[in-house]
Amino acid sequence: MAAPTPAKTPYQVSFTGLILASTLAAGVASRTTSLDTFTALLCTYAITIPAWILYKSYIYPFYVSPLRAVPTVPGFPLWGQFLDIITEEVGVPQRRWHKELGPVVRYFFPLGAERLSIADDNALKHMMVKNPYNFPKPVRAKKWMLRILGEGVLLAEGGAHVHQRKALTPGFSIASIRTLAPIFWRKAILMADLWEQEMNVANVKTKSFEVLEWLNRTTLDIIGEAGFGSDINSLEHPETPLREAYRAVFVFDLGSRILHGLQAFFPMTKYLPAKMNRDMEFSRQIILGKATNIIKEKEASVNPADKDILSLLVRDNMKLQAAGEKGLTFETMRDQVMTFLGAGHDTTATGVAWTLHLLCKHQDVQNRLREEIRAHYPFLFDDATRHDPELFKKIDPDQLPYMDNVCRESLRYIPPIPMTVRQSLADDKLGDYFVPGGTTVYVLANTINRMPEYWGPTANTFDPDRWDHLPESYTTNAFQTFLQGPRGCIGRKFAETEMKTLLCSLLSKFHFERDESVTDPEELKMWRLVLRPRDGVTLKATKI
Ligand code: HEM
Repeated sequence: MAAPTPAKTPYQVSFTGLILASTLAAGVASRTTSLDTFTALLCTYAITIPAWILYKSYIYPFYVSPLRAVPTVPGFPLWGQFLDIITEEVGVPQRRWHKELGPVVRYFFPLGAERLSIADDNALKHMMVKNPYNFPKPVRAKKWMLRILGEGVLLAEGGAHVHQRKALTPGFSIASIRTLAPIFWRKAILMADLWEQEMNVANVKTKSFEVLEWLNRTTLDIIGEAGFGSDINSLEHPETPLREAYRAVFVFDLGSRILHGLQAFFPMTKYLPAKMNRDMEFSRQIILGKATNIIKEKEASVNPADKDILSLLVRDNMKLQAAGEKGLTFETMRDQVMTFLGAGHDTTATGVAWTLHLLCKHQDVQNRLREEIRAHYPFLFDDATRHDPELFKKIDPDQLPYMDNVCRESLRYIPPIPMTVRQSLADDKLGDYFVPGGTTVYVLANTINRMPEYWGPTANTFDPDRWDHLPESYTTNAFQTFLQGPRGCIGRKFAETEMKTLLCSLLSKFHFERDESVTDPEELKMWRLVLRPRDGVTLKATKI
């Protein structure tokens, strides 16, 4: 379905419009004066292009724009705040700007391109909960994601989104996640077993592991089995093509990063014979192929006993179609599989990796959390009982209050998805400000999650206990890790249960410390959809 087109912000002149008008004017000039066509063109461009730049980057933002009432970051809009944005961690400059200017701020990308960052409670509620369909994702921001994630529920808009979200919601209910929990346990225990095997082979009790890659494989296997009933088994076969495909998507070399940025503005650059384009195409083909096979197999043999999310969806869809209703097409189902594969593994893996890193830095928190796990589930600490599937059925990691605090705090402190971007379709109001259709608006979890205005003076400290005594100023919108409202993360409960299960399995088997031979991963945060450490998270694990 074609994405709805946002209204253009008023009194803007596009570059194409300018060139067309200037060329026309040059044509008229060359016929009515003694100037030849080339000189007429040159003279016209020499006047109109600088005039256009002046208008775009000075007159429009300060004297014409309907957004000029919004508190604006000081600086010259010709280049705007772009340098701060590309050189600092995503969301960090905005923390400063909100502190100085308030909860709604305007800043600029080059050539006076206006951007809003909103952290105002009412504005967030309006945009995310009350009127989310007036704020779809901008088409340019979706371009590269579409290649890897398909047009599933994450990237669908308007009516298509409502329809898909309704069809998917039962698969993510608390009851549904409970039935999937044994899969989480099996994979979480397997990951710890594989580490132990590596230690036994090397005859050591302490070993360094790059945990992000391990966690990515574990969560990929979990989403494969819990989501689609498909055993990907990248834990035991790290070279499996699907894992290779996601590894290639997140390559961080400089060339790929530049091209990735360029593609948002110049989509044709996706055809350049560059490494990133080759990687993306290679990954897309593998992910698309896997998703197609999964759907074909599922549709061919849907079993009423299967509990995975896709089986629920396929069965419901068949019922709908049998009753003469529209249901979801094959392509839409395939794109959901692509979406869940992508959105559902890297995010949680990154969240757990950052949590383990924070537990290394805060040994007191690690020890306290381990003792809570021991008190509730002592059998996890005993090799003779640790693998008993009957015992897993009794576990509900939601019953561990400190675990809940640690996970929430880690996800607040370093949100795996640090920001999202939207573009208003029609005129609207955010907080106290009028916002014309076509305005680009950012919601930065990595800013809002750390604002003292919501969290108090310790906003920048990792403190799981804060969740037991939240300040008066806290609101649900202060925590944007999963966003809020109808476009918030549908997999939140899935992710939280998965995170807790992984932590129970790992902390009952190993003690973790920072590997001081590697740079602190917090100093190497990189953003490409997910806020991850550039070189992963290497930690020292010691058998308990
Ligand atoms: C810690 C782990 C996770 C985090 C931090 C996270 C965060 C988010 C965020 C911020 C969004 C909104 C993105 C946007 O609109 O720009 C989102 C959407 C979504 N997430 Fe998650 N997510 C996590 C895990 C998962 C898992 C495990 C699944 C699936 C099993 C999942 C599936 C989705 C889907 C399908 C959407 C699109 C929802 C919609 O637009 O209706 N996520 N997630």
